[in-house]
Amino acid sequence: MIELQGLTKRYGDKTAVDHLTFTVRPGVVTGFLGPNGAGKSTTMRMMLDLDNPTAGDVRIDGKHYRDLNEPFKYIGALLDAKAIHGGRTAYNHLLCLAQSNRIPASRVDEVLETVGLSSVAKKRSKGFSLGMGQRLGIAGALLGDPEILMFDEPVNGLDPEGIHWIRNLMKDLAAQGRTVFVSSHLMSEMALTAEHLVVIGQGRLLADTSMADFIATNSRSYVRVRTPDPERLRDALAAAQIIPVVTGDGSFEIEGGDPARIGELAAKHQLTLHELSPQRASLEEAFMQLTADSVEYHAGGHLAGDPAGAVPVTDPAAPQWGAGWSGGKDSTPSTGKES
Ligand SMILES: Nc1ncnc2c1ncn2[C@@H]1O[C@H](COP(=O)(O)OP(=O)(O)OP(=O)(O)O)[C@@H](O)[C@H]1O
Repeated sequence: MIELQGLTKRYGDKTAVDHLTFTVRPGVVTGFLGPNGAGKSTTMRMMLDLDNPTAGDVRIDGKHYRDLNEPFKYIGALLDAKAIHGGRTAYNHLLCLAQSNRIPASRVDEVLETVGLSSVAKKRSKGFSLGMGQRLGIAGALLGDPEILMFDEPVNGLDPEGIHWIRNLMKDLAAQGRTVFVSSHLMSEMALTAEHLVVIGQGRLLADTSMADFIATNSRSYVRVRTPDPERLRDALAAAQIIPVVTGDGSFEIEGGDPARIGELAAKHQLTLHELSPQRASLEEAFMQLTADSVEYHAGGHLAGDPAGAVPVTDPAAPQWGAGWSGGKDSTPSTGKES
């Protein structure tokens, strides 16, 4: 378990992390979500005692990180600290970590196997692809067999196979009863991975909720209807106590409507329909709406609240890999724990 109490970090005038209080519990993947610059990495660094808080406190299983006897055995992390020595082989990199943390060398082969790098164990990591580097960083995090794991944007820049692998690994680790805390700036990724969500914007806590509640609250569903005879459709709907919202392009949106019922109603009144489609606002859109006021740098165009941003219903979680994957940071892998 990780407990944050009033955690705050200021850099001069800039408040990067602003009185964060929340708890990361074991047995589930907790997603740590926020737009670029929200303070995720800074928070994670303070959790690992790599940065000093200006105020507040982080406890790992009730203790400060610095008071943990063998921290590697409590908490493993994949951060963004570019600290892997590229001249070392994967095996030697992990062996150095193991030796400096009093972990048996036999564990190196185990974690290489877990992350699928056994066949390249004797290769220097500077020749590794981004995905292999991420796997090596994750192997480092797993080395001490810790109960708590922390991953900062672990899927950034990975191909679909790598993303799928990391997602399943995180879920498996949580299913083993471990505490898994993973940051992302993409709601669509979290929707597929996390059971619990902590959302921050400009360092402040915006939401601390189960994924199921977030979906229930934010995935507005409605039916879009278009007809060449809107007056008659409106009357027919009104007679059935259905009040549509008329949009700018003349189509109707019926909040929580049942497409079958609306289609049958139209047929009964011999009304021609040009569209009858169930829609669901995407979770990505809900996230953007939640954080709209706290995004540091806006691109042109609208951020949220625009019905045009809704997506047709295919999958409630609306995974949109590739779309919008912007890789906001250099993902050079590291455990961030090398001395
Ligand atoms: N060493 C530093 N000195 C000054 N400002 C900093 C420092 N580190 C971070 N910041 C600022 O603190 C804020 C939070 O940064 P942080 O990297 O924690 O955000 P993030 O949520 O991890 O974002 P990203 O997804 O872009 O990495 C940003 O405005 C950043 O510019």
